[in-house]
Amino acid sequence: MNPRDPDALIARAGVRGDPDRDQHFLVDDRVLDRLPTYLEEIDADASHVLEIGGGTGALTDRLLSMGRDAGTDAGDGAAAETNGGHVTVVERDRELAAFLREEFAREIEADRLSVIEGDALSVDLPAFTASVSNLPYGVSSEIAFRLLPEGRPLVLMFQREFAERMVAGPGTSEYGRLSVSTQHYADVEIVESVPKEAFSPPPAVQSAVIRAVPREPDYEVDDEEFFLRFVKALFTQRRKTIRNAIRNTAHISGLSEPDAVVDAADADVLRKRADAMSPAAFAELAQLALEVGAPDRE
Ligand SMILES: C[S@@+](CC[C@H](N)C(=O)[O-])C[C@H]1O[C@@H](n2cnc3c(N)ncnc32)[C@H](O)[C@@H]1O
Repeated sequence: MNPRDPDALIARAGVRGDPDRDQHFLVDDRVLDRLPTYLEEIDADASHVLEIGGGTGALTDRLLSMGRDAGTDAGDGAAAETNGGHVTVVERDRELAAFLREEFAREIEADRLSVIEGDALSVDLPAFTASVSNLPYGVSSEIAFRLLPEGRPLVLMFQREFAERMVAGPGTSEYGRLSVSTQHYADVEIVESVPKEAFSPPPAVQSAVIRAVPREPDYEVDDEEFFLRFVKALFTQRRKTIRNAIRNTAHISGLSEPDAVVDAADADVLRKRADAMSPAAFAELAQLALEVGAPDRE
């Protein structure tokens, strides 16, 4: 079966995307066609794909086609409904959620699609195996950090500048707390830059798609929550040496004994700035801080 036409979906839904509600619908068929392939390339388990922000369903439609064998559709759509994995779509906008339920009534009936109407930051998420989403940019960071700890492959669209910060390495101007926290959970790469014209209405900035492949980090942290809080604290003083940053940010990191950490740490590390520290170097320092710095445990 041919995929549903994105412009026709918008027309049938009778909506105009509202930028104030993070509604920028993908209308470029080539981008829509490519998004599922970024999961297929890594042989990800697509038996239950989660989509955050369904909109008018152009991407939902492509996700429903994943894993379907070509040529098994007898023409009445029956095979299409039994072949392939399950998709769950979360959509906050009541009108769009109602449209998705109507447009995809057959797929819902065949138990291939679930529509959850609600806020992706607070609804219970299903046990998904992977996610492909064109995220609402206003809450993309919060959603990413809801999904990343789940340890599933993710293909996510962000504002390009945000995506560049997620994938950045030490020593670059984009490298920061976002890079370390993201790469704590997964190997991440930008797989595609997407121009504004691919959306209706076009957003103010360029976009990019990242692929996150979950893995264990190549370092150990005993207290993940403290590690991430410590990294956040040190990057608030990214122009200062680590020595000063440890001392100046105890109110953020929760260290009761920041001077004890400075006394115990390696002199070479203390001379560095946060943006020159690899994630593994942060982890080693965080372990030391945990041992001698008496952090508050939340
Ligand atoms: C960028 S659009 C993507 C729509 C569609 N997936 C596409 O690619 O055309 C983001 C969608 O997320 C929805 N949305 C915004 N905030 C949301 C939230 N907090 N939880 C769930 N959906 C949200 C918007 O209504 C909108 O439909």
